[in-house]
Amino acid sequence: MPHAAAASLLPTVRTIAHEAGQVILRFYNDGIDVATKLDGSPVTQADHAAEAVIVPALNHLLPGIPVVAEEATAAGHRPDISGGRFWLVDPLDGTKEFISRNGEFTVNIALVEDGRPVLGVVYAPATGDLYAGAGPGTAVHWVEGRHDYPIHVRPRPAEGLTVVASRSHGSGPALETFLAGYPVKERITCGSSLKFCALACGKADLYPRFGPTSEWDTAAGHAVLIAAGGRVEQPDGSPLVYGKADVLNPDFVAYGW
Ligand SMILES: Nc1ncnc2c1ncn2[C@@H]1O[C@H](COP(=O)(O)O)[C@@H](OP(=O)(O)O)[C@H]1O
Ligand SMILES: [Mg+2]
Repeated sequence: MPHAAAASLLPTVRTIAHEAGQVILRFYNDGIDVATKLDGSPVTQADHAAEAVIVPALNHLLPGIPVVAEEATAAGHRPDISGGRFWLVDPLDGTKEFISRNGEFTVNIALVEDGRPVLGVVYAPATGDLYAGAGPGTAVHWVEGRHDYPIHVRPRPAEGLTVVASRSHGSGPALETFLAGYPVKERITCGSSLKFCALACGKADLYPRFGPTSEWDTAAGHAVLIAAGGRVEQPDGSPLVYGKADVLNPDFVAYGW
């Protein structure tokens, strides 16, 4: 799919993410019912309700293109993605942030083609921030009630890098070994895929992730970062690709330059 074709889907995908976010906010404002997934991670009714908004809407937008979504996968449903084009959906990334009520949770929708994320929308309903992109030069930041603002990564700062890391999941010694090779000015923490958006907005420079994530955690933020001029690679420089059988990512590093 040419960049222009992916970009033409963006307005609808943004609307879908926004609608899912409003559903999540109802749960957020009314109280949270926490259950436990098979893997022991917390899940809420909000995850399920948001996914129930997103999946049928994507099926309607692109009939026949499979949707790999977090809650359906957890329930054992895995569509056939051998066609090379599929959606990756995390209806509520940053469940721990949702439960701790710090606002750093997001709705994530990405379109993958031949292993690469070609479109991404990341929406943080509690703050009203939405990030979207579909190909180089198309990244925007929208805040509830405002216009779109084009966003771009910043040049690598001479005075040292701002590194962004998970608020809830530590990366351990591998992260420290990696960072020893860089001039680090400051470290900030942030929940969910908003770390990619911090790079895409030019607020941070480096997001190394040495620890488990699933493909739906990263694909939308990855697409936004590419659209803003950044990149995501494995630590050895090979690309981070999507469509792996176990839906799990290897370690990766997101760069804002
Ligand atoms: N042991 C593990 N296995 C798989 N994914 C994990 C994990 N520990 C954390 N994650 C992923 O990290 C995401 C949160 O990232 P962060 O800490 O950067 O906010 C979680 O998303 P969910 O909150 O959607 O479950 C989860 O998918
Ligand atoms: Mg997630």
